[in-house]
This record gives sequence, C-alpha cells and structure tokens, in this order.
Amino acid sequence: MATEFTGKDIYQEEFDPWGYLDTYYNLKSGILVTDGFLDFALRKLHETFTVRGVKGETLIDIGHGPTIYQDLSACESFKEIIGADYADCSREYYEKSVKNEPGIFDWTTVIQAVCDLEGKGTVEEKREKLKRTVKKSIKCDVTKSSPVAPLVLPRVDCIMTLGCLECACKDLDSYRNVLKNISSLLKVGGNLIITEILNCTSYLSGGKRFSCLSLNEPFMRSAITEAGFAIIDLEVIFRKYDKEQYNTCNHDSSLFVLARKLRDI
Ligand SMILES: C[S@@+](CC[C@H](N)C(=O)[O-])C[C@H]1O[C@@H](n2cnc3c(N)ncnc32)[C@H](O)[C@@H]1O
Repeated sequence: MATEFTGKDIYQEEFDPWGYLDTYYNLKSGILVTDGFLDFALRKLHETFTVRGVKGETLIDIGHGPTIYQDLSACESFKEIIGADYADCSREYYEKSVKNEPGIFDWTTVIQAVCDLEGKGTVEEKREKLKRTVKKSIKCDVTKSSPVAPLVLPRVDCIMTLGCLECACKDLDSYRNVLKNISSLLKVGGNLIITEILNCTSYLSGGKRFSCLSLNEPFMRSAITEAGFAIIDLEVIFRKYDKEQYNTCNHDSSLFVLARKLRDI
C-alpha cells in the first residue's frame, strides 16, 4: 500500500499521539505488542545497557514520539537523557509521560516488565529514575545537517532512534544522509541504537495514513557501515501474516541494531 510521502510537517500538523499509542502499544491489541516487537525491543535494550555495557553521560533519544518504553533501561546507564523530536505534540506527550501526568497512556505493565528483566526495583522507583534522567525534549529535524540547530550540544555518548527514521525519510538516499546527520551529534567511539520496521510502505495512525520508507536488512547493514559505524549487534524478528493487521501496518519484520561510531564522514 503506497502513500504519498508524509514528512515532518504532516507529523507536526496531523500526528495524534493517543491514536498512535492505542493502535500500536495497547497491551491487548497493539500491533507492535502482538507482533512481538515491544518484547523484542525491551529485551535488546536491556541486553545493550547491561550485558554489552553501553553507558555514559548523555544519550539523545531521537524521534521518541509519544513513547517512553525505550528509555526505561537506558535511564540506568546514562546520567542524562535528552529527548528530541520534530513534532511538538510528540514532545509534549513524551514530557507528560515522563512526569507520569494524569490521563496519559498507562505504561505500568511495561515498566514492571523492565524491572523484571533487571531483577530489581519497583515501578515507582523506575518512574522516579526516568523522571530524574530525562531532562527535556528538544526540537530536532534529522533531515538537517545540524539536526538540533540553533542549539549547539556537546557531542554525546549514545544516540538512540526507534521507529523514526523510516518515517522521516522520503527515499534511501535521504536515509543515508540522515544517518550522517545524526552521527554528527555523536562522539567517535559512541554508540548508535536503531530499531526499524522492515518492508513497510505505510501505516495507519489516528485515522490518518502515514508513509513509511521500505527498508531491508542488507540496506541497513550497508547504510550504517557506509556512515562510519561498525555493527556490534543486529537482530531481526519476523511477524505472522494477519490480513487485518497488515492493512493497518504492512511491515513483515523488525530490526534492532547496535553500532559503534568509528569515524566522522
Ligand atoms: C512513529 S513515531 C514514533 C515512534 C516511537 N519512537 C516508537 O518507538 O514507537 C515517529 C516520530 O518521528 C518524528 N519525526 C518525523 N520526521 C522527523 C524529522 N524529520 N526529525 C525528527 N523527528 C521526526 C515524528 O514527529 C514522530 O514523533
């Protein structure tokens, strides 16, 4: 199902955080729950920040959208997390979620799952840790060579971007450039964490269809390597076919990558 490119301005004007969360992260029916992605992402992030020892001062979570699951393990290994997204509605929803304001999406079960993976702590302690670690969300445009301009940030130890770049890019050349743009925010020797849904052309969210750049594993391997990174870990999980769910979002698999920056390009 092809759809015209829906870039950052459409996210700014038409993205509905609640509609997205309900369609993709509702614990009973959410597409990224039933297809196994959420459990996969929590497991890989836990592995990354514990077994693989990825840690440091500052991590930037780019294109966080309205979700916080991705920061639940990271907040144990970084002193500071800075959120970054183009859409103001995503940034506002994310900040409210970090503060656990009334009426926001309920992440309790997911927070408990991360505490279980870590074998320590309570949901309340994790919420507090997240609130202390996520400092703010800043405006960011990954298609710009200086994605957080006019802000100038010191280069950070880790960039994480989950389910964002396939939404932000019109074509594969643009994806290659975007990798270089976000790499400019990262120290040499720093880590890049990416998840993407693969072979997806569009997805429905809050009644609106958004375009999605169709990616596959060989492309991801070459684009990340060509952008000056060494791939440390890469795993793909596949999804069962379900006609109704594919009509909402037609990815056939999801990919997780951890890569280390070797050089500036
Ligand atoms: C599908 S949503 C978020 C996905 C969320 N991280 C998750 O794991 O489910 C994609 C996000 O990318 C953001 N985005 C789209 N284009 C962007 C751009 N050019 N620069 C930065 N963020 C962008 C949108 O505003 C939106 O919040």
